Amino acid sequence: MAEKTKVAFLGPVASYSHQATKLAFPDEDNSHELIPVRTIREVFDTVQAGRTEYGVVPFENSTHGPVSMTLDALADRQDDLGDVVVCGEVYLGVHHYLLGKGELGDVKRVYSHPQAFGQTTGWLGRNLKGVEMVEVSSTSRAAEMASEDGTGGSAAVAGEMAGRMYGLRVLGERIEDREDNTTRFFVIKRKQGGERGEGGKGKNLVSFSVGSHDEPGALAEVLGCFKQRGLNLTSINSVPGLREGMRPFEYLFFVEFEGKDGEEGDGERVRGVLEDLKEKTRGWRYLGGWERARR
Ligand SMILES: O=C(O)C(=O)Cc1ccccc1
Repeated sequence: MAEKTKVAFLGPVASYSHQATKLAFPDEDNSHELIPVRTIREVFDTVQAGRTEYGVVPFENSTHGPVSMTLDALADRQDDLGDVVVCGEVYLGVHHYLLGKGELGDVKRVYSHPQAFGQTTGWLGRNLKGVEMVEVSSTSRAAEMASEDGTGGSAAVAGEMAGRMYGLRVLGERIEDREDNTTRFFVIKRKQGGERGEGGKGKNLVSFSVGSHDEPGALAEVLGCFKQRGLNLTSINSVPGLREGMRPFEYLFFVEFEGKDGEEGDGERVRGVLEDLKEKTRGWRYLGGWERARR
């Protein structure tokens, strides 16, 4: 039998990342092996080391915004993830549940991923005011921890699937702040060479830092290059740079933009803007190009 394609995701099984991974790698012919790891950083490390061909990580949520652990990994501050690029995206509608072993009134502690807490602030504020909220590595890990507490005092904010997997009762259903709550995940892989500067296949991601903080318009000038070349931006984020040579409060920027190779003039525009980045930034990196997915 042919070797299976391995894909790492934030586990344990039944996390939202697991669901997104199954969407991105549907297993009709049993050709994928999905491998749970403990943290988002570990998904990146696993792909960089070549232990799996692909990884799936949450990037941004429609209610709570960017996923900081993913941006931290993409910032690659220790320069040890230089071969990882984004090669795909997948959207997942996310409905949260409060899951436990006892009754709602028994809950003294709630476990979840910080993103899930951020997407359920309304319901938690109304129903569990003053209760301790404990951040853990994933929602499925939260469900597992709630299931391990024999007293019934622990609950988790997680998906329905995690509740079934760990034998928990539903104490609150569809508790997300917004019904249209959606997370966009990135598929990552090891770069094969050639991606850099070749332009993307629909969307592209770059990171860069700008020079002086004392000159007005350093960032505006870089963003202006995308505008001048008619390239639409689809996301913009920033994190403290903390890279070699960067001072406190100097930021690393992430810009995602549309541009598709092969289409009339587009590949050239993408290549052109990467040339602009070379010239106008203090440092930059091409973090991948991929086919856009529909929401
Ligand atoms: O913890 C999980 O299940 C994840 O995959 C991260 C996450 C958390 C909340 C919404 C979407 C993804």
